Amino acid sequence: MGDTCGMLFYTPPPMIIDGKQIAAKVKAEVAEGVKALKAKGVHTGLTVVRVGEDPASAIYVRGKRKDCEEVGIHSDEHHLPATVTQAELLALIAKLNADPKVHGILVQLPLPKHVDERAILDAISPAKDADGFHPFNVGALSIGIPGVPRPCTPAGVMRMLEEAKVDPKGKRAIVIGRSNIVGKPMAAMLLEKHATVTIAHSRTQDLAGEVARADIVVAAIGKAELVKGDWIREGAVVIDVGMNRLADGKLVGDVEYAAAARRASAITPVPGGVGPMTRAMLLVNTVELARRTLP
Ligand SMILES: Nc1nc(=O)c2c([nH]1)NC[C@@H]1CN(c3ccc(C(=O)N[C@@H](CCC(=O)O)C(=O)O)cc3)C=[N+]21
Repeated sequence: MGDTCGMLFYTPPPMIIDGKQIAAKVKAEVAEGVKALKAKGVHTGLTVVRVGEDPASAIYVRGKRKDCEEVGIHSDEHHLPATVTQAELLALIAKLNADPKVHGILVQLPLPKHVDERAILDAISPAKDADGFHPFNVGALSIGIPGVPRPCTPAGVMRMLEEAKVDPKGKRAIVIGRSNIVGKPMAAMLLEKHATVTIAHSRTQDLAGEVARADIVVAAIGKAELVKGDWIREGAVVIDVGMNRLADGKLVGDVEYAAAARRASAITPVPGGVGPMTRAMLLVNTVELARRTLP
């Protein structure tokens, strides 16, 4: 221990927020909920609609159905050809909306270009909206109506913060990315927990400077390692929503992980971070939608 000077600036390694582990805990809770409903005669069911032959969608949907099986949720899949018309899709959704065995509906995105994605998502009954993407549920989040489904990725991030004992109250949080499925609902949820929230995006003037002020950084841009480790404030909590497949097949996040981990107090890995939590929260939404059908 000769280098006492170095020790003055020693920072402990960060807590790795393990998404797989927290997802396992969430799934055990869901399994309990599913069982309790079954005892009351309600068999929780999720229906996934998949369109076309996108290989990634096929893999994701298979994963979601396996998750359902693990927690006792009945899952169905409607696989339609890429040539399906908008009217046919809307007719299927109307049928699922009317089917009492279907508690949650998920239309796997992206949809083929000739289909109006917004019109499809709007057609899903808000009471069966497993993704929390319907405008009614988006509005409910925005004005704080409780008991409605919330977008799975930001809901998963909030659960990760809770498990890591990170209270956003009064902290500076920055959300990088402003998508309807992650960035905007993420900002709303952090605000609800009393963070001071900044939303940064591709036109933000000084991203490095904005990130450097933040106690909580949520990166949801979709560009491999765009957030540099040396932007991270000493002791900040870093949540990496990104999943970018490199040419060599490696999966990396939106944050330069190793360099960020040298400054962060807690950080999520990719893979094994937010991804598994997104999947787990879909199960939470589904069982909650089923519970809401009880008298
Ligand atoms: N209506 C709809 N809802 C969605 O929630 C939705 C969607 N459409 N379309 C596609 C995206 C993508 N998505 C993922 C969630 C978790 C992982 C996941 O668990 N990833 C693993 C890594 C898997 C790997 O190695 O490739 C992880 O991060 O550890 C991946 C992808 C949900 N999506």
